[in-house]
Amino acid sequence: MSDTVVEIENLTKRYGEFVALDSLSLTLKRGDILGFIGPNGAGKTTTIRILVGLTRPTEGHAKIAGADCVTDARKVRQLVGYMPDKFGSYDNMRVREYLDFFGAAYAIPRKTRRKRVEEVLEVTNATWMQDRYVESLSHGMQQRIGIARTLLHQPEVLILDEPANGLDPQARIEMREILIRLASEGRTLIVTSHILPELSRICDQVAIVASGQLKAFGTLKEVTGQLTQRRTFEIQCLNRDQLAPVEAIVREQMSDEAEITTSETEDLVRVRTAATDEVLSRLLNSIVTSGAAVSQFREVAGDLEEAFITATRDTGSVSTASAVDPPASESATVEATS
Ligand SMILES: Nc1ncnc2c1ncn2[C@@H]1O[C@H](COP(=O)(O)OP(=O)(O)OP(=O)(O)O)[C@@H](O)[C@H]1O
Repeated sequence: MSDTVVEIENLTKRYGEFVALDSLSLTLKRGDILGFIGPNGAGKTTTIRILVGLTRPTEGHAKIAGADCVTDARKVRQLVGYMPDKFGSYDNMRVREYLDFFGAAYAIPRKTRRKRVEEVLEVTNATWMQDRYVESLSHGMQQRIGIARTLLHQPEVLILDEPANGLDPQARIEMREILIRLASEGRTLIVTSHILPELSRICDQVAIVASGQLKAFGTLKEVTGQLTQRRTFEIQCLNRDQLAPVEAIVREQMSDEAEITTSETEDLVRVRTAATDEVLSRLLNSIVTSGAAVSQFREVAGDLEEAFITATRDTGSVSTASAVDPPASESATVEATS
């Protein structure tokens, strides 16, 4: 059986003369978590609406587990669970009743529905909420019930619109754990978010869209590696007294292109630079031989925010990602627009 679960090929949507989606192509495998990002009006919702059978593409096609989103829309609805960014209003409904209601809408027989509701509550760590009224739940709790709802009919693909939006740090961690668990069980996830650092912690694939076009697609490492010419390093000092001497050495050794900032609250010096490993090795050596007490010299993982800014800068012009000149060996695609 093919490992490809989501297959999007030359997907195009025009509203009259306006092109909302322009030849978008990408594939996802079972268990992938795709971070689907783009500025407002980029075409994310349009893509999602096509995937869940709510909008017809003008050209191209999209398939979920081999089922065409237009000609096989009924099957696709069984294969996809979609959580929109708005929860809706469900007055006087307890969580259990709410899930039972949606289970019935998915034609899950009454006999199995109860067990299924228990299962989805368990997967989303929400069993304790089952007797609470939906509208009495906090936003974070409602988000979890929203995910539980999308899982009722055991879909292979989950599409989650801004699941971390408005969540406090603790709720975000829980949400992250739930999403990673769902993917590890073999579901494919498409997650939109404007909270890029959060997204970069869970997604293994990233697609950046702007003006209806796919600007970059690949693993997080590939996309950030291609779009960010500079890397970020942090020099962790043992205490605040070490900050000034370490910063002085960094300023002395690095060229003007380096962006150097000192964080007194974190006791670290941060350097954003395009310097080679040789230059960085010399810097590290200088810091150590100066006797400064540093505990770590570390590279910060791929910066999705910077990649996003680069990919969507001058949206619609040729200058975007083509200026980056991706290495031929990389499998990520970075597309220029004309
Ligand atoms: N029914 C429609 N008729 C005309 N234009 C539309 C229609 N639906 C969407 N559009 C346009 O298509 C473009 C893409 O919209 P879409 O909603 O897909 O963007 P998005 O990436 O989801 O944005 P956001 O992050 O703001 O939700 C926008 O310019 C939007 O105005």
